[in-house]
Amino acid sequence: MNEAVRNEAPRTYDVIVIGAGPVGENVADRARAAGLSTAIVERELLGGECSYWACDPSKALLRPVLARADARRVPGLRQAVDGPLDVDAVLAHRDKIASYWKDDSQVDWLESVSVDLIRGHGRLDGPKQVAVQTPEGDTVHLTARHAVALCTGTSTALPDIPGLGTVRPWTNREATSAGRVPGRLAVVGGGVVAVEMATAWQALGSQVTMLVRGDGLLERMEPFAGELVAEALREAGVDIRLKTSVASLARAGGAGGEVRIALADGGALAADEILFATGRAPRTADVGLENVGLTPGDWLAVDDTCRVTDVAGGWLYAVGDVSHRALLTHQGKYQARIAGAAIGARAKGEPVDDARWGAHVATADHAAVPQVVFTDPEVASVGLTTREAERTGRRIEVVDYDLARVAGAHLYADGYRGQARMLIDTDRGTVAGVTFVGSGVGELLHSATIAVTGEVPVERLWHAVPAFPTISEVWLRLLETYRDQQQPSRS
Ligand SMILES: Cc1cc2nc3c(=O)[nH]c(=O)nc-3n(C[C@H](O)[C@H](O)[C@H](O)COP(=O)(O)OP(=O)(O)OC[C@H]3O[C@@H](n4cnc5c(N)ncnc54)[C@H](O)[C@@H]3O)c2cc1C
Ligand SMILES: NC(=O)c1ccc[n+]([C@@H]2O[C@H](COP(=O)([O-])OP(=O)(O)OC[C@H]3O[C@@H](n4cnc5c(N)ncnc54)[C@H](O)[C@@H]3O)[C@@H](O)[C@H]2O)c1
Repeated sequence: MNEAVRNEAPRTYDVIVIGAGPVGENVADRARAAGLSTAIVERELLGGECSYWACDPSKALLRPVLARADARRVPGLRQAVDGPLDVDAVLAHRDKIASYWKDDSQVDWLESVSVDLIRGHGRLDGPKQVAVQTPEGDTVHLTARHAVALCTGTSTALPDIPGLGTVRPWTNREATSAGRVPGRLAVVGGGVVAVEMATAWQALGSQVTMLVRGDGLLERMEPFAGELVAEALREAGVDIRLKTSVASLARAGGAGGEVRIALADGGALAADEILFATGRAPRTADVGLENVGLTPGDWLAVDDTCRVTDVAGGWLYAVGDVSHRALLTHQGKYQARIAGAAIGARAKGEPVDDARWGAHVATADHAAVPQVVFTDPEVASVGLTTREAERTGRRIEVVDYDLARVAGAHLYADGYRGQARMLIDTDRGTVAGVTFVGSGVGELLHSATIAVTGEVPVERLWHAVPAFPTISEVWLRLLETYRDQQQPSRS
């Protein structure tokens, strides 16, 4: 509806959503679609972290890097893309993808779906009560008839390191919006943000040094993923230091000076900027959790309908990053569709379909969370990893295949490097997890997601014929490898 609800507007809604990131927007959309009057509260920009300081701008920075790397592996094309990236053009395109950090189009969309927007900082003020502190200094009090959904997302979790506050470290916000390429960039962390941003800024001209406390990259994924990404980052010129922790920080000579980094092993390093890519913290410190019996700063535990478990009355939902189920936009939006439908069903007294894979439960969060890491090579994974299968006691068989041996892969790129792993649940005869590493594998992932989510029997997968000569033929090779592992004498 309107840019800011005026004082005389009604203050009672069926549903109130706090936080208009991708997740909050989808909860509001689905609640409205269920026929419920809905308001959404946002203190910054509609679209949230994802649109302005995370997914969208980071992928805009990475796309030219990956396209150039791909082109350089195609004989006959290599010479045409020999030169450096046009940094100004890349940053200008990034700015456009981030909508120049303005949310006008999102406001228009919200209006088109008839959800009221209240600008300001929202806090729970008791059961079904929300108080919004507006930018003008007013407090708007709202009441929900049915539900309040907290969709306040996350911020960078900064470790407690002496001197950190004095060096103005980069977080995901600066790493995705900086208008200038630092000469030397130190990146702390070895997770997804760290590898993607190291890939982007190294290609844009920084000398990147990664300071990784563990003994590899992408530790939550199959080990070969981190190994292949590390190998390529090193070839691109990134200095990766494993088992390395930061002890203290200082910025020399005031604002414009270099960052001096003291390492725990006694070593030292200087950089122009330092990025902390050290995981996420929930934005729950100042949302009034104490007023409903919860602890400020905590992640919010929810059931599979996204309802907060520790609050009586079943009116409070937590959806997206803030619930810590899967810190990914697509998974948060999936939860939002589920939660919106569940809120609608409960409000109308209709049955809630909470059987496994039912319409009102986010079952995929447990079984099939897809993720693509946009590095060169890309990493695409869904479902279990070998380590998770071992931890949860699932009986699985591991099937590995060298992606470079697939015809489509060596047509795709000269010297293609990649790896595929499929986990077969041997009790059920279905695929429990898949990881692909290699150029262009991101677009392959949905086939795996469907196989895992659909619990497609391996026998039926033999009838899903991949087109020749595509990289998808890896599916056939994985099935053949699995068959040969079952019947070694007939191979
Ligand atoms: C660098 C980076 C790259 C990423 N890339 C990808 C990717 O490629 N693909 C992917 O799937 N995921 C990616 N992610 C993760 C993705 O950004 C998050 O999973 C997603 O943004 C979560 O959406 P959300 O709506 O839950 O939270 P957010 O996007 O954080 O939105 C929360 C909103 O709530 C608002 N808010 C908070 N508190 C209040 C309050 N008290 N009152 C009013 N409003 C409030 C905030 O201003 C914000 O607009 C990336 C993350 C990072 C850091
Ligand atoms: N393409 C994508 O899908 C994409 C891209 C970026 C981010 N994301 C999501 O955003 C979330 C956040 O990403 P992230 O990379 O910040 O988190 P992460 O959890 O993936 O990685 C955090 C890294 O920081 C390290 N670390 C944590 N605390 C530390 C400390 N005190 N000192 C040194 N190192 C420390 C960890 O060991 C790990 O290497 C992830 O869950 C990810 O799924 C997704």
